[in-house]
Amino acid sequence: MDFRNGIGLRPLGSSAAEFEQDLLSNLYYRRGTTVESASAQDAYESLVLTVRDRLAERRARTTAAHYAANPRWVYYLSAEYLLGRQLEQNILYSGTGEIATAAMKALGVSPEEMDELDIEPGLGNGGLGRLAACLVDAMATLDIPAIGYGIRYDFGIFKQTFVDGAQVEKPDDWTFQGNPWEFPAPDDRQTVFFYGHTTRDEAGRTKWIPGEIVLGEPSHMLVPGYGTETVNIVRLWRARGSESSFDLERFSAGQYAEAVQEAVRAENISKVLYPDDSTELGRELRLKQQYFLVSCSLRDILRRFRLWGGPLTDFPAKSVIQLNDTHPSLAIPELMRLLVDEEGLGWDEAWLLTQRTFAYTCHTLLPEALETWPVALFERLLPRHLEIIYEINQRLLDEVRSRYPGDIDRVRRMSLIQEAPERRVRMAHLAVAGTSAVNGVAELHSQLLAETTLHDFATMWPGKFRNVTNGVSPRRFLRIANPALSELITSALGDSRWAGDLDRLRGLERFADDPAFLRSWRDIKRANKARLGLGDPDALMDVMVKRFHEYKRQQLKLLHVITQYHRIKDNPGGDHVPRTVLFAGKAAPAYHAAKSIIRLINAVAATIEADPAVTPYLKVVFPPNYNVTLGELIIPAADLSEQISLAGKEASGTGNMKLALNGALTIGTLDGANIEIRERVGAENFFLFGLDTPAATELKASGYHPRSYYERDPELRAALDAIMSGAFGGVGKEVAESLLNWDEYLTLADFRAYAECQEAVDRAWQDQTAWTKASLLNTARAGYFSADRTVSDYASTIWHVEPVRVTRD
Ligand SMILES: [N-]=[N+]=N[C@]1([C@H](N)O)O[C@H](CO)[C@@H](O)[C@H](O)[C@H]1O
Repeated sequence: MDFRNGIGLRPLGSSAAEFEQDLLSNLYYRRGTTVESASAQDAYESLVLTVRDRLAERRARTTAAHYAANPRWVYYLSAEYLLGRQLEQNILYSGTGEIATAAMKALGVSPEEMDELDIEPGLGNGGLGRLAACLVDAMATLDIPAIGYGIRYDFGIFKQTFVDGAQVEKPDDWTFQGNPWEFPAPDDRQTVFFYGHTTRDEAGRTKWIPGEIVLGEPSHMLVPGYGTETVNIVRLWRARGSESSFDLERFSAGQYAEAVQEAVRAENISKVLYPDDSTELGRELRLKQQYFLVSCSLRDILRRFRLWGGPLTDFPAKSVIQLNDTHPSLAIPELMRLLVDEEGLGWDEAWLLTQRTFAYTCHTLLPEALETWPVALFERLLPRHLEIIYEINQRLLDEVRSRYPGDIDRVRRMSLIQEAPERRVRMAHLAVAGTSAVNGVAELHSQLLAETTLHDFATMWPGKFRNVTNGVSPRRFLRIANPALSELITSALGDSRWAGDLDRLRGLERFADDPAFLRSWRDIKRANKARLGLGDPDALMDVMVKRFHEYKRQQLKLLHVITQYHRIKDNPGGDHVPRTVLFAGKAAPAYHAAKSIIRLINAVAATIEADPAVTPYLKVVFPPNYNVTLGELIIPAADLSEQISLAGKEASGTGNMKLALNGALTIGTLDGANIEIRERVGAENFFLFGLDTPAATELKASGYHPRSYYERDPELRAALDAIMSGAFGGVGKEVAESLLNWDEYLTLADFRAYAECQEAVDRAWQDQTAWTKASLLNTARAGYFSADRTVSDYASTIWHVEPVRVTRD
């Protein structure tokens, strides 16, 4: 395949007529139907192919440019990608908005109808998965040659439904109708080994004799850049049985299940996404998924490297591999295995190449989220990798011993192997040892990583540790999600360059005291609330959207809602600020405490909804199945953004950035990226409350007695007593008891400060001009939280890569 002379194909037309012609030809020749008999699905898929072809054309030119430049590539390894719906984005990025709308009209279908048919690949749990999607979008927008590698799960994050207010999970068969956006590439399949044992040949070289062989088949989706010609890809691997995995003999003998057993076993590896966010489940299949991802991806990366034919010593110069958390950290011993066992390099040389190739992003501080795997499982599943991990550990601890003679406690703390109560491999330690850069995802998080979780490593290798604060795609979360506000911003700034250069939003500051502009700003927010249709658009829309976890403290928000309910009941004619409180988010299926909170929220919502004395002032809504698409509808409608995690627990948060970018004011703690949001939008445009990290640590260390807060705070007592008395449909007692007896995340300790801060919110809301000004300033000063800034930070401080421009012809 000669990349040099591009494609030599007649370029696709950019006129409405040419687009319509291509749409019709896709309908006739690729869908095999006619305009008269076409279904909406036919129209949708033909439209997708017509848009996709225009991006594929740019992809071909991108490939040619990258081949010619022979650059250093960024390979982003992530077990999760929350890409969201593709149609509206790809129409925007291909600049086909007008001609596509005209063609749809001609075909008699509406953009909304087509969007409804557009699937959302739910291949992720929450922030980490969406961050991966925002970053690959920004890499393409900044013309950085990059590939995102992931797993093509057959079933994505479960669909959330409510039965009697309780979360019930339904499987997410996202490709039931097929996925017209992907390009299967079975010819690039890779072979993956599992189980078995190792042997040494006479040259002392190690050979892995596998017990199971699985095939990895890739398909890729296009990742176009915004306002540029670059089109990168995400390549997702699907597990398949080998050609001989179907046992015809058994089938002929009527043993149908046995006949397909091996194939099913193989396919199970990429069957479903593990639905846990910020907690590890430690299932064997999960470790198989992780190794499957890294083995397929590294072989594909080496295959690509060989296309240029440089010596292996050039590998790090041509490839930087970013590990999105520890989920793909097996890539480190896997590259060592490929370099030492298959390529015959010496250990030291291979280790240097490996360290120079990899970088690791840590996304959490929660001990229960830091992955560790039983040594016994490694012995069975990945025997060669355990040997390599032992060797890495040996050499690491030799260095520790030489740097800190006699400090056996440090040796025990830093070892890649946890010895007791069970021998387990510490994946975060492996990730730190095997990389040249380790970063946290917000300043406080990176600081706490170096001061606590990874302190010994930060002391020994200070140069490795840095911060890269998260960011979000301004295209998806403002330009696409909030078209009305985007138009107002474009008209104010004179052009739409802000979408590719978000610091330009600063230009909005000059409208902060412009009554007419503020009115337009406020009207758009109101219209977005009306569009959402979940409450009175004139009420304050108070939004808490994120995965359910006790450290995020949805329970604190709920205690305050119950307090508001009591205040309204106690003073029905009072001057209460009407509020719609919107909760949304999923809980991991096995996370019972989080599911109890969900059930109690729905019970409280039902109680309030049934009380006419309260409904004029307070409404609680909980739309099910929160995902990227629902986020794009809710975020533009938010007035108040709830970021109330216990300080020191939320690594960064990214919903906080999306909400501030859309003009919501944040009520929050000094946690994660809240701190940087407050610094940039101005403390006066942020509602701060609660313990900071040192105070929280101090309170816990000095002995925290949640019940004492209950006893001395009448409103808090009333709220907890109401729950325990069964006032809300008799549910939630376990939530109240856990808070009174345990309250790991200091919910009761922060309650009063939170309630007082919410009173400040009510007072501020009553001055709509001042509120709208603060809302505008949040947007104007949110430029820093663009994923483009995040990627340029990674590119300049960790990846050391240069953009490669792709020309139009
Ligand atoms: N796993 N994980 N970590 C998280 C999120 N839960 O996905 O990563 C996100 C992306 O870095 C962070 O914003 C968030 O604080 C953190 O908890």
